[in-house]
Amino acid sequence: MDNKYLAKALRYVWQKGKWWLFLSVTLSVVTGCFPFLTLWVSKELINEVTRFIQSSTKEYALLLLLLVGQFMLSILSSAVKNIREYLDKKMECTLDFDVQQMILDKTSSVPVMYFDLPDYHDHLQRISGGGARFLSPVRSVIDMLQAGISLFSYALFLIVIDWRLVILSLVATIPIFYIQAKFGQRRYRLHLKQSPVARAADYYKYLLQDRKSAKEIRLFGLASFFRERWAEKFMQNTGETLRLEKKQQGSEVGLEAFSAFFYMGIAVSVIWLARTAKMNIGEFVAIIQAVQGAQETFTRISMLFAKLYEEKLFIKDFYQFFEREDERILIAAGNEPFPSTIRQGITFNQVSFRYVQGDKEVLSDISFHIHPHEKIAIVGQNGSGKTTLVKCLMGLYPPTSGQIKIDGRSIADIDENELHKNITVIFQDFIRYDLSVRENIAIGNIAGIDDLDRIRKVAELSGADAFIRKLPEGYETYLGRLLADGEDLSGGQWQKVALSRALFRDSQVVILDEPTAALDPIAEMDIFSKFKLLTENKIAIFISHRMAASRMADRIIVMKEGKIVEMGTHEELMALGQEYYQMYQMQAQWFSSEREGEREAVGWTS
Ligand SMILES: Nc1ncnc2c1ncn2[C@@H]1O[C@H](COP(=O)(O)OP(=O)(O)OP(=O)(O)O)[C@@H](O)[C@H]1O
Repeated sequence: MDNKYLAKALRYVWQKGKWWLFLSVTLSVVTGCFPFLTLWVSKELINEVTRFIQSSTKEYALLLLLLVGQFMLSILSSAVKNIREYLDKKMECTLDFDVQQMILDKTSSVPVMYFDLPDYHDHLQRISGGGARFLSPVRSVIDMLQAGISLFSYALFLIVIDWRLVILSLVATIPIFYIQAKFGQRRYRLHLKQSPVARAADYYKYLLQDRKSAKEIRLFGLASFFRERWAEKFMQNTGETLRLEKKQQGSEVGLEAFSAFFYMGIAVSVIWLARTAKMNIGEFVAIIQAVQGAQETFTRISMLFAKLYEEKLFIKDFYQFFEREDERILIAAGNEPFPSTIRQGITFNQVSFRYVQGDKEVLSDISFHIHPHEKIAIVGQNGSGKTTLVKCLMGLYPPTSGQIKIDGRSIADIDENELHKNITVIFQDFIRYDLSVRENIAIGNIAGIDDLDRIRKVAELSGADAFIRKLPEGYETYLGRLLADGEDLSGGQWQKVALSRALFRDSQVVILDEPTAALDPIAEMDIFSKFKLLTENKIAIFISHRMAASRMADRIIVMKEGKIVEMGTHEELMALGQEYYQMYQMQAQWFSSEREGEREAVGWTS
């Protein structure tokens, strides 16, 4: 099963870097032969030096040749090593870019509902590691090939002397192999277990480092509170990692003693062989080196196997992230077009909705119809389900039961891009991008990023143009301070930018989910009346806690605990004297007679 993913990774690396794989394998085969050549040259060299010292002959041509050979081998071996390191780094960068791109493609296209699942975030955290982690198992396989060739050449050398030397050298490394594999598995399991804790530690660290939280951290004196939380999570993971490391190192001490014991046995056997068989000093040294080399290489292969095991699990986890499908989150991929002009309207038919991890219905049996060009206000207490209703209409969260239709066509059947092109929402937590003002408005329709005339026009309509003109570089002024020394806007100014963004999109349905909350009541009323004019030929839905604004709507929907409790015009609902009436009256009291001017401006009449 894991091998299936490893084969997939190998195919992928082959696809991305045929030359890298070819050169890497070739250089590994060459490197694999070096130990044998080095062994042979040093054996001949020692014999030649002995002969040169012991005899009176001045014949040193062969000696020089062998010295040059040894020199060339060490130069060649270091050159091959450095070339491989460079090639690996290059390939790592290529994969890094590609793998990160794959992850970004996935994270920007999964259903929004995935972001509500902690398990999704844990998985994402586990697979982050870039190209290096992806290349690593492929490297391990190639390194194993190289070690295999070296081992084969050592074994060949020893078999010629005595086959039992090969068996003895290999037996000593079997326990090492076992321990490495066992701890590789444990390390990976620990890594799986630790990712939620690591994510929590990252979150506390982020709060202590981010610009947005910097103010509150200081004002509420939260630095040590969050530092302690971060330290607790950090130390929890570090403690577990160190405990496992201690166990592994402890086991390895015992094993090394076992290997050393075997090595002693081998040394005794070689000395015995040297006494019985006729052996010169060069051969004796070469056998010792070959035994040691075979043992080291076999230990290396064991470690590579254990490493590969761990890496295979990573690769499996990586691919499973892309195959991830939560049966609770199955969004039908519709392919029908959005009506070019809405003629019948939008219908909610017995729509109920429950969040994946939630235990109660957030929307319950919602039914209503919006006519073309109608202006709808949705009001209701916090948590009554207003935003959720909008998210369902946008197709971001499919209803648990019931249907939402546009001109009789279920939104589940409409192509997602078409849907988002024709329905624009500005949510209360809209993003304040660290981009220029022009770009911040053009976000509404990125294809028109260079259409400054239209950008200016929508900014005039939303009332943003007046303050944008006063900025140091007008529409090109950079907003934010993360990437450059830009300008800061007030909350209300940001909301005007967001409103411009909605108008710039020019879709058939425009929804404002309280993006005007930071505006003063007069500015908000001004925007709503403009908004009504601007959306004359569109369906407009606005959610606002300011009851006076809802008066401008053709119809008001009152929500309570996930249900529609009242629906009608301002006058009808006031006459009803229930939920809406109470909410309206309660807010009216906030406008004291001392603020009569404001009261009049926002149109309060009880
Ligand atoms: N992603 C989510 N996962 C689980 N529950 C959620 C999620 N988002 C909202 N809820 C819950 O759904 C309920 C309705 O939330 P919603 O945001 O729709 O209310 P709202 O009427 O827009 O509130 P407000 O006026 O405060 O903006 C709340 O109880 C909230 O806790």
